[in-house]
Amino acid sequence: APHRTTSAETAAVPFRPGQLRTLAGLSADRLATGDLVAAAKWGTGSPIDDPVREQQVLNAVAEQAREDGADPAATVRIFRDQIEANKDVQRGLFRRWKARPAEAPTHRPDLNEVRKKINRINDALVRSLAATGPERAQHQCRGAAAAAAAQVRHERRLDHLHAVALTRSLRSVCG
Ligand SMILES: O=C(O)C(=O)C[C@]1(C(=O)O)C=C[C@@H](O)C=C1
Repeated sequence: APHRTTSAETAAVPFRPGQLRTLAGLSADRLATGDLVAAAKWGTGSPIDDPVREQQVLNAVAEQAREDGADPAATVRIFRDQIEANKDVQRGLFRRWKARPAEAPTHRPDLNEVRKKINRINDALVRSLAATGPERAQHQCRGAAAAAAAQVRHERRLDHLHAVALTRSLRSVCG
């Protein structure tokens, strides 16, 4: 029988760059909490690294991924990057505040309150990972993710520290 081209063979999977833009925006929201966490820890002797809290975050997002229909293993991999990027921001700020004490925060946020905010952003991020599943598997992902990060950097006037961390936070989103 003659081969007929079916629509399934020719129809391109639609690629929605706005979905990755949302994801990059949420990553930037999460990174902005690094400033609050750093201010909460500055001058208290509390270490930037808290492996117990990290494991709680990873367990919670894996569970949330199962509920939302995102791949739990990929979600955990992406959140490891989110956490590393958050620590890069905190370390960068600590360096800055040591070098220029006048720039150090004068108000200390409550770390538990900041973590509640992080939890809410984590939920939104997992939903966004579920929503971007198709985009993240497509070959356009890398270019679109880089463009989304550049757009967020520009719109939010991110400094170098936060811009580099944003790229770091998105390292594993494609593929
Ligand atoms: O909650 C903290 O103490 C943070 O520093 C935030 C965060 C995170 O990104 O979720 C980052 C580093 C810590 O090791 C634990 C968690």
